[in-house]
Amino acid sequence: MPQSGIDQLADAVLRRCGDDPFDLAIVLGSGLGALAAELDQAEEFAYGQFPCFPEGSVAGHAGRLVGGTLQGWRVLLFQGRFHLYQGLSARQAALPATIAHRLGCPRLLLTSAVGGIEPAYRPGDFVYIADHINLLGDNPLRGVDDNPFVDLSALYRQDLFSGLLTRARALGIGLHRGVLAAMPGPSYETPAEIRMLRLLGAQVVSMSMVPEAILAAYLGLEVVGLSLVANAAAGLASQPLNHEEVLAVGRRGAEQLSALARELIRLWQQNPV
Ligand SMILES: O=P(O)(O)O[C@@H]1C[C@H](O)[C@@H](CO)O1
Ligand code: HPA
Repeated sequence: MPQSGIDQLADAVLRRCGDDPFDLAIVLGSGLGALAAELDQAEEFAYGQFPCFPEGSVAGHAGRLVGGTLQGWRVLLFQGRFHLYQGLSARQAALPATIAHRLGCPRLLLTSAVGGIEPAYRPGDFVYIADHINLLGDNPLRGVDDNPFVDLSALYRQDLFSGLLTRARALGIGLHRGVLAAMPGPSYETPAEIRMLRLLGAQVVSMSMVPEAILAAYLGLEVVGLSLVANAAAGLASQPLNHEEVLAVGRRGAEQLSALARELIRLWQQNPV
């Protein structure tokens, strides 16, 4: 999956972090950047210094790649992701998956801030992604010549959920499992769209994750999706939706995300495929 400049970034990462393969890549969603501070032996790479990263950033995304260790695993952490509403294709938005694969990561943890469609999901709760509905109007495999017909029937690894739920309950963290609908944004949805998504079987809605997940599956990475409900979706919220509130809920949830990510790593280590 060639993309100009990726070799330059990979060389820099391997030079400073050592050339053993990474165990896990993590993409942090809006407001969820704090996990980066938990990495040991952290080396930081500003996106702006490497031409493979698209220009421009979204508030709440620091625009930094951090390599380090977490619970004994070599982790590559993307503090900032790319969205179609920035004017990018799904392939461009999936860049973290391309980079993770280039650096030898066999696993990808995708996180995001989402709107809750299911009324029982409260802002501050987490959702383990069961499956997705891609309404982005694009697919990262568009234009791929080499066998693009990838099977997505088991895209998001599910067997780690019950262990994570046990830990979440012990910590008093709300954790659900649900289907994510991906909308292109950047406007939030209308109440009619949210009613439609509910009828389609979605419990949460986002503007991201799906491009990275599909490309990662194509490249053979295991994928887990973990989202933070930042707001009740349009028509269900008592106040207008806004990105500042999404970021504020993200910052409040960051500590819980760290606890869940650590437990996920532990479960992943104990349950190799
Ligand atoms: O990067 P994520 O998907 O976490 O960010 C969500 C989707 C939009 O970028 C933004 C809307 O507030 O938050
Ligand atoms: N809709 C889409 N994406 C989101 C939302 C939402 O309500 N909240 C956070 N990301």
